[in-house]
Amino acid sequence: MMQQFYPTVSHSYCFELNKDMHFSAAHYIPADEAGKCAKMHGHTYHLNLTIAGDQLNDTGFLIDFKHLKDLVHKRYDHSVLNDHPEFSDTFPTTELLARQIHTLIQEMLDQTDNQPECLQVIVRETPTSYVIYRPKKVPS
Ligand SMILES: Nc1nc2c(c(=O)[nH]1)N=C([C@H](O)[C@H](O)COP(=O)(O)OP(=O)(O)OP(=O)(O)O)CN2
Ligand SMILES: [Zn+2]
Repeated sequence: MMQQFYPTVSHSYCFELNKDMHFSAAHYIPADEAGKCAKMHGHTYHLNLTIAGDQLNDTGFLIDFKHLKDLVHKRYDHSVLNDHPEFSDTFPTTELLARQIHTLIQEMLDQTDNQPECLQVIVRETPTSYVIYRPKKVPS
């Protein structure tokens, strides 16, 4: 279960938040390599997000847990991932979905005053398959 698996990401922030969630979606990977996954099928995707920062907002949150779930759910729950514009030129693989969820979350975090950072996104597609996405540090 995702709830029992938390790979750590090293950082020097004071606060770290983790949010688990899941959503249901269908997808297909129209590539010869994908075999049976070329046909439309569904998953209950399990996610774990790691968000960190040094500053809290006025409420004392890095970010409201609910905002994180709402953002992902409103976009992907009970949808066909291939239908989303971000997958119009690519296939909704677990890897690309993890990276896309990172983009979605970080864009929201960038609009907050306290500026937390999404350090890690884990997407579990099946009981035996998951991907970890960690953004590269941009040298300052
Ligand atoms: N690197 C990736 N490989 C595969 C992806 C992917 O997103 N990234 N996706 C698929 C399929 O979508 C499939 O739904 C998941 O595949 P798999 O883990 O092989 O599912 P099984 O239940 O058949 O696996 P078991 O080993 O029998 O548990 C395929 N590959
Ligand atoms: Zn699949």
